[in-house]
Amino acid sequence: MSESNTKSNPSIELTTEGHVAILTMSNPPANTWTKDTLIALKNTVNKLNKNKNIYALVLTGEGEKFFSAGADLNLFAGGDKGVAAEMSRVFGEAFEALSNFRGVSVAAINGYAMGGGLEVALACDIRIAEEQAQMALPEAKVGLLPCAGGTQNLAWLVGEGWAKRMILCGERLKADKALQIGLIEEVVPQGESFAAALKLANQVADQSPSSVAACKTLIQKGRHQPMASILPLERELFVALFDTEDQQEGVSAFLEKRRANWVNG
Ligand SMILES: C/C=C/C(=O)SCCNC(=O)CCNC(=O)[C@H](O)C(C)(C)COP(=O)(O)OP(=O)(O)OC[C@H]1O[C@@H](n2cnc3c(N)ncnc32)[C@H](O)[C@@H]1OP(=O)(O)O
Repeated sequence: MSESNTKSNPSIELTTEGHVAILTMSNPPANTWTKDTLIALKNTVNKLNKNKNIYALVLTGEGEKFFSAGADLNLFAGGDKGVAAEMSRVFGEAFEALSNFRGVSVAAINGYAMGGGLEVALACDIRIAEEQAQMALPEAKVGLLPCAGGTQNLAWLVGEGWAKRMILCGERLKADKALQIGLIEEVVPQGESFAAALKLANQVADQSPSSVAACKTLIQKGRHQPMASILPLERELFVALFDTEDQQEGVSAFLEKRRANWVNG
């Protein structure tokens, strides 16, 4: 059961279970993004990064129908460029904070994940979707474009061809197709994404948080830098782990045939 339950903002609920933080996008009816919810997400993730007891997070949507339908389109009805600039800035800051979360982030896609609602899942490390969930980046249908990392993250994950089908042709995918193309890593029955995501997030607690953070940095940097610059960094971070208590603890625990007690540092 939850160890704590604080509302960091009316639209992003934070609870914790052991070493896992649970973030619920809660903005009925479609869990859409507003400036306030995006700022709340950024602040919540930044706060979690400072909490040494948190190793993983699960992100899900309130209710049964929507993970998130993306930006609240009411905000763009006035054609205001200032609003567009402000929203793209807060989208970028929030999802960048999520990408840079020190631990492992798992999206439990419990329904529609559309536009910025799919982009937030793309900013997570792992995606688990329910069989009835549908995913799309339909921004072009409403005269917009995915400005929260979607054009890059989707193409990176599924390749340019499928990214173009989804973004340029507006193709909406069901969970089984999303699994087939590598957009998500697992499909589960309706109502089971949260439990599956929590189970995976709990597995992270068996891993050294210091190792996880270093490995995530390497994998993410590898997207943007040539292997020739990442391989020296891989060796550097391997050696740097020997400055952490977690390294000592991990090897000692193995040799002493006991469970490791990580300190996250
Ligand atoms: C950088 C980021 C940019 C963006 O994210 S742009 C936004 C991209 N997202 C979209 O374009 C998705 C828009 N929504 C839809 O296409 C549909 O929804 C669905 C296909 C996901 C589901 O359709 P159905 O089952 O018919 O539900 P419903 O009646 O459309 O939605 C329930 C209520 O939710 C509101 N709603 C849904 N999405 C949004 C949204 N993105 N912004 C504002 N409101 C939204 C609706 O209007 C409605 O409300 P009411 O019950 O009052 O009629």
